[in-house]
Amino acid sequence: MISVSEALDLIKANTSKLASVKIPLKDSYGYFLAKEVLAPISLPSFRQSAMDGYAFRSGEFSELEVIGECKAGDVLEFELHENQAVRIFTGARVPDQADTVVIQEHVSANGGKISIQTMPEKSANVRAIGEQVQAGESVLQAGTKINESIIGFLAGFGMGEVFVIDKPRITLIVTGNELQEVGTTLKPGSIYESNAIMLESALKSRGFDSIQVLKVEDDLEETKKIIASGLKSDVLLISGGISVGDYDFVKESLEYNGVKEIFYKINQKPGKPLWFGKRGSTLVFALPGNPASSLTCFLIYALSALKIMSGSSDYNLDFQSGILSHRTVNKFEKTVFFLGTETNGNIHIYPKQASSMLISYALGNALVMIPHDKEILEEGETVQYLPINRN
Ligand SMILES: Nc1nc2c(c(=O)[nH]1)N[C@H]1C(S)=C(S)[C@@H](COP(=O)(O)OP(=O)(O)OC[C@H]3O[C@@H](n4cnc5c(N)ncnc54)[C@H](O)[C@@H]3O)O[C@H]1N2
Ligand code: MOO
Repeated sequence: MISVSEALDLIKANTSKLASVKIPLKDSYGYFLAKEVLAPISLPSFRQSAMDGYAFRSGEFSELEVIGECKAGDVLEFELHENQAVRIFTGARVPDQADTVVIQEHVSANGGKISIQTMPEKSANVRAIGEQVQAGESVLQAGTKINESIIGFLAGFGMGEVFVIDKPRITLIVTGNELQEVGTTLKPGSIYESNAIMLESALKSRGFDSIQVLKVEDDLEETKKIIASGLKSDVLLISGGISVGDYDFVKESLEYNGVKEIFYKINQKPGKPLWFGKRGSTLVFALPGNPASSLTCFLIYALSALKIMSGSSDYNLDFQSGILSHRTVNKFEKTVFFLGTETNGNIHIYPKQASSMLISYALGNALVMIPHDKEILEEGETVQYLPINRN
């Protein structure tokens, strides 16, 4: 069995960035820029008044005649002679002959004349062409994650579309005869299906919206067929049926469909029987069916691959250090992921830890990783944890 770090290394080595695509700017939140952005125009692209007031030529005396008006959106030129000014408003194009704007609070106006009480410096209150960005300037690097500020900034250039790294199309297959939809009456021997709904939410909350969910009973032929259809996606996630029981058909069906195994089984708990493989550029994660095992394998392994495919350079797990508030035992001789809470750097681990249970996942905010060779951990020891369920 391989270790956690060997599994992560194999996933990284077998995962590549997807192709670049042009998408509408309004839909680009959370994508990664595929190319450096060069400013297509200068910002501002014309001289703008920064204030409501009067535009004039610097060097004038303080008594000026107002010969016209410029509001935002107007394109007006005025022949400005000595002692003349133009009424102007914030955002309006400053007529070519004017170089300075005095704010109206510094002026007393009387009919068609103004008297400037506080003379501004030359160029005051005029936004120069390109003072934010010059046309052709490099403004954002390839690989930048698009957020709301970047969307606003790019909209300022009039860019309706943007080149990004595509996001993976994902198929999620859930296996098991015993699984019943939430909201139905539970039949004897059945359980409610929780992995699809959980993993779909985990994907969507991280911006992976292209998800097809398929369900299959424990039947070899049906499993082969549904996997064949799921392999059309960029990433196939399968829940359950990957262990060694007589009704676990996933491994055989993946092999039948020509998916090459890269690894099977990791020396960890929960999540030992994770299977990872590849056909063409499609990645396959066959996650163990136990709910805590499925979620752990998703968070530690599948998510790293999804981030790499989307163009993120920030795909390494964000482990933090915390201090154990009580003694803890790892009797498994495996890397163990325990659920707990982290408060001000102190870690409390919950008593109920099992692959089949989600209670501690639901209550916790930290996935604590205990190394395979660490049996006893004393109160006060430093442990590594992954923040979870934080937003
Ligand atoms: N003889 C052995 N048996 C098992 C081994 C082993 O090494 N030798 N490994 C155990 C470990 S560890 C795990 S983890 C599980 C993995 O089993 P599968 O991936 O084949 O999953 P299933 O058998 O289909 O289901 C396991 C468990 O989880 C429940 N389940 C499945 N899917 C869902 C779902 N969508 N929502 C909620 N619950 C689900 C299912 O009812 C089972 O209770 O194998 C061990 N066995
Ligand atoms: O590895 Mo399993 O996920 O421990 O129950």
